[in-house]
Amino acid sequence: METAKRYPEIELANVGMRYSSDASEVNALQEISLDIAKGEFVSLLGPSGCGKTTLLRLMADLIQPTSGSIKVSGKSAKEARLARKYGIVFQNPVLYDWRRVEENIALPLEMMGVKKSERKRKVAELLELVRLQGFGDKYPWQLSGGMQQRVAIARALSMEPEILLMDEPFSALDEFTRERLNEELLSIWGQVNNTVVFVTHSISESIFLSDRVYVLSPHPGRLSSVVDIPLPRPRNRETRNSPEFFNLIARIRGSFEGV
Ligand SMILES: Nc1ncnc2c1ncn2[C@@H]1O[C@H](COP(=O)(O)OP(=O)(O)OP(=O)(O)O)[C@@H](O)[C@H]1O
Repeated sequence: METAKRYPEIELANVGMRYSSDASEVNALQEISLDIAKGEFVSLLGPSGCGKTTLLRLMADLIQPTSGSIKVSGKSAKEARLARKYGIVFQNPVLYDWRRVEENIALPLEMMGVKKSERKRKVAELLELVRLQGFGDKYPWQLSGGMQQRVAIARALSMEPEILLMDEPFSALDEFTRERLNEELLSIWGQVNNTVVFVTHSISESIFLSDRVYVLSPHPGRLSSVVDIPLPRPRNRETRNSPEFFNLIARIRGSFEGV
């Protein structure tokens, strides 16, 4: 298990990203180097504009870096994308209102030509995984924001991606729902065992979820520190109330001073 955990799944070496247009040029990221091992849960944490989303989009091969290299399981990010290694969850669930929950979840399977009986089986499994049994025949607008985001997570997991990329998935939710979904996400991750890269600007959320937190600072976006989170798992409410949790919050908050 330990060996599997150490296998480098995502490797970034000196990655830089400049957005250029006729009118302006933004140096969004500079000299980002990091390694994420297979099966790890890591967060990208930082204030608005420090390049977190850019970094996630680079890993997903939705955009390409202006310098440096990105490898996923030893291959290019493009090859990883074409091999459907990624599942992506965005800040807004991006569900189709005219499709029932089960049809939203099944969409990637449908697009891949998976046959109906298999789709049905898989969707039932996913509904159970995100604890939405009994809601498959509802429409997205009949669900709460937290439930909609769980549908988006189920859809992202439908193709069994090795890597789950999540861009502030819970930031639009109230704190109670967010904390509950944090625990549910860890339970899902415990069952699925994939690699998760999670973008957030919440210090406590990043600590609660992650094995390691990459702290970014803005203008240009750089890695300002890397903090290992040795809190035991499973994590729950007690974790949030532990002195170790508060110490980590203080430590990461300290790393933002002067930013
Ligand atoms: N398509 C784009 N064209 C030009 N500049 C961009 C583009 N996308 C992002 N930027 C700029 O790059 C920088 C990093 O943006 P990015 O969205 O990656 O940051 P972020 O940390 O995810 O911010 P937030 O937390 O507000 O979502 C910002 O200065 C932003 O204005």
